Amino acid sequence: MSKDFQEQALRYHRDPRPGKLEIAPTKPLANQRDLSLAYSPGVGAACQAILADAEEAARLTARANLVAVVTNGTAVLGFGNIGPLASKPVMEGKAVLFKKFANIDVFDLEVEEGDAEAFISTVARLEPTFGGINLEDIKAPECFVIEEALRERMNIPVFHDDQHGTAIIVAAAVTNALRVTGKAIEDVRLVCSGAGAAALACLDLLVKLGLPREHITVTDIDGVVYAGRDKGMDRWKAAYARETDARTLDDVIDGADLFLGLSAPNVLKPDMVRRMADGPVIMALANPTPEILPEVAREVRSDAIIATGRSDYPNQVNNVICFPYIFRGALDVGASDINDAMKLAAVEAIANLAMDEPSELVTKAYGGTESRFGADYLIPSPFDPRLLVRIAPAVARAAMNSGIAARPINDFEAYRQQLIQFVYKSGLLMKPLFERARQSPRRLAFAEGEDRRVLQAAQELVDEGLAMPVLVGRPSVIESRMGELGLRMRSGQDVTIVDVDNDPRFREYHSAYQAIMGRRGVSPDEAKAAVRTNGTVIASLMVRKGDADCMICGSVGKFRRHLQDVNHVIGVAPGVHSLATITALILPAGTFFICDSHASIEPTAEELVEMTTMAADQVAAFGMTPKIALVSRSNFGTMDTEPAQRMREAVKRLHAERPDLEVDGEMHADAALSQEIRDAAYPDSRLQGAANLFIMPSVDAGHIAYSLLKVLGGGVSVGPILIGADKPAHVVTQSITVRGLVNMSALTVAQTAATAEAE
Ligand SMILES: NC(=O)C1=CN([C@@H]2O[C@H](COP(=O)(O)OP(=O)(O)OC[C@H]3O[C@@H](n4cnc5c(N)ncnc54)[C@H](OP(=O)(O)O)[C@@H]3O)[C@@H](O)[C@H]2O)C=CC1
Ligand SMILES: CC(=O)C(=O)O
Ligand SMILES: [Mg+2]
Repeated sequence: MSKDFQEQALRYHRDPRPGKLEIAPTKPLANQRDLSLAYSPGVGAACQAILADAEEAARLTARANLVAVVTNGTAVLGFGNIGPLASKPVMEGKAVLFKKFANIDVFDLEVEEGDAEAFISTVARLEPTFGGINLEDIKAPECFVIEEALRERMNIPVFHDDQHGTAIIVAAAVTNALRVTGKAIEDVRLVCSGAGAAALACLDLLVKLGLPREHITVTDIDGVVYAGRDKGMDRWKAAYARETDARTLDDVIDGADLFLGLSAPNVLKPDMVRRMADGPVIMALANPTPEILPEVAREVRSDAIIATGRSDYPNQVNNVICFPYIFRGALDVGASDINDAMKLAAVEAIANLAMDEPSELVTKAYGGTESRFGADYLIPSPFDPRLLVRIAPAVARAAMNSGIAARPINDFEAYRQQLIQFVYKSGLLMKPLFERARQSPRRLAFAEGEDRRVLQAAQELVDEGLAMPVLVGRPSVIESRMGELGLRMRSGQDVTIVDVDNDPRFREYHSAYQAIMGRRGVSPDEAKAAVRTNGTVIASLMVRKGDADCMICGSVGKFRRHLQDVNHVIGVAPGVHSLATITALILPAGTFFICDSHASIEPTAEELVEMTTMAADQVAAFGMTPKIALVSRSNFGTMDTEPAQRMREAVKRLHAERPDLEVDGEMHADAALSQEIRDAAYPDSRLQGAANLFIMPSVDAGHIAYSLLKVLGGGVSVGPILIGADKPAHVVTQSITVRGLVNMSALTVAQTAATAEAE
């Protein structure tokens, strides 16, 4: 970890308030009445209901969705026994991952207790509080005793993440690695470095999947685990002891098909890798430094399939791909345990998700080829939005089939839809676009390269490998602001500065601009001045001439002026009549899109049809199915105003021209959101459920709806996203934040990469 990254990590944890999570009420507490319902006397009714029927706790309290992440701090990541207090950032980290990926609430509990028995009785007493227990970073062999005893004593799922979360993801990755190499699990020879919590649980699960125990050789800090060894042995290790004279990892690695590392940094040497079997699989999973770095292994064996626990290499084998989702499935059916059937269901769901041909929507969202199954894509990325939707139902079903579900699910399709809703409610919307951008960063020109927010966003883009920023502005101003802001990117290496006062390409740009604008009342002198002073004109010309791949403007100055410049220089795509925008609003109630809040003043019926189809494509690019409502003051013909007629006409044309789209109108906005309200007015609508894309009759209506929702809804917005331009260009608004710029940049780069691939 570089010093700079360490500082960033500390700042992330410290500001704007210490730590990574808080507790938030889920019920109104605004007045006396709320208070008397929430607390005394109303709370008494809830207590008595639970007293009469314990199952009521799942309906009247947060218990059924509440997990304890419990540790004693004895095996924290690869740091070892650093104690409970120093482990708290990791436990808060697990808590926020539970929340973010699976909407599970967590209390992190760091317990000062080294004695296994005392720890067991402390945790066992917590059963009334929690729906599940996630044991974390407890060292072997105590972790085995602790988990076994708690599973026995408690009637809720108890799951040691480092054992089983790791085992599940390792088993999925091994299953798929063998699919790639064509080897059968019965023939695999495995050498394992590490004989702790994670390693032994992985081996147990691989044996359940068919790997012969006699094909496994385990090594630990004292070398090979052999029959008759005394030093550092316990009964769990002894289960893998081999009759052998070999004593070191170096002695046993020859001809191994699979190396599993869950131990310590750099224990696997290049010379050992050289002696492994053909097509060796190397899972070097110690965190944060693996048993061997992928580039070192690759140097000696080009035929190796390599995985690590880290996010900066392909094939991240990390238990984050498992624990949020296995608990989601278990909690949703009120499972009393997480048993083998549930673990195997999770293995299969993860392995198959990577194998699956991505759906059309997901391919669009990820932009094409990168998520194809193969040696560098054995398991899904931790940000794959499908993980929740695939793993949780598989686990829930397995719990039901094994008879340990107190609250079985009747309608799995409805459950799946509920999970999909959550994925798109949680801000996961941008994730596929970030992944896509990271895979093929492009030259992204910023028209306002001197703007402080642009500079901070550029630094983030460089740090994250999302884009190669091109900053239009005065180099001296940019450099001095970078210094003031403490930014580290280097001009000429990480970013390119286009000097507005002196760039050799401007002569050529000037003629190009004059040719475009000559008949629009712009004189040659005015054209020359524009190319020297107007960053949006310069950035647009760069994209048009291929000197940049895409652009963003608008952080300073009026939106319409920027839009006009982009319209003149870049123009509309073939067959498109006018530019429009779509804005995504990520609200607690879900993700919704508004079209058009910024560009198209009063679209004609023809423009509405065009906007709707382009907006539907953009929604699909986020991996969502567009469900479209043309909204109006009129509800299915109740009014005959001019805007109502335009919307009606557009719907008629859309039904004729694009029968594949789920679109209807004209309708009230509440009817668009509620099937019930819609059915009361017009039960035959083509729209089913709630709309997520709202086509507006005018920019006024669009902008008002957007700004009201943004403020009152407490959401974040992404956009405006320009649709219909001939090249990837976006005009942001003056109020944009650094985060907003980074989001728009990822979107622009992802769009550019996807377009280039399609061509
Ligand atoms: N990628 C992922 O998802 C996960 C990764 N891990 C990583 O796996 C590692 C182990 O974690 P965990 O099982 O929880 O911890 P444990 O403390 O339970 O086990 C550690 C094991 O590694 C062995 N070991 C330590 N140093 C060496 C060495 N130099 N050579 C060979 N073996 C060694 C220990 O040997 P001995 O028994 O002799 O003490 C012990 O068997 C950590 O780096 C952790 O970050 C863990 C969970 C998930
Ligand atoms: C990933 C994890 O749980 C660990 O390294 O301990
Ligand atoms: Mg852990």
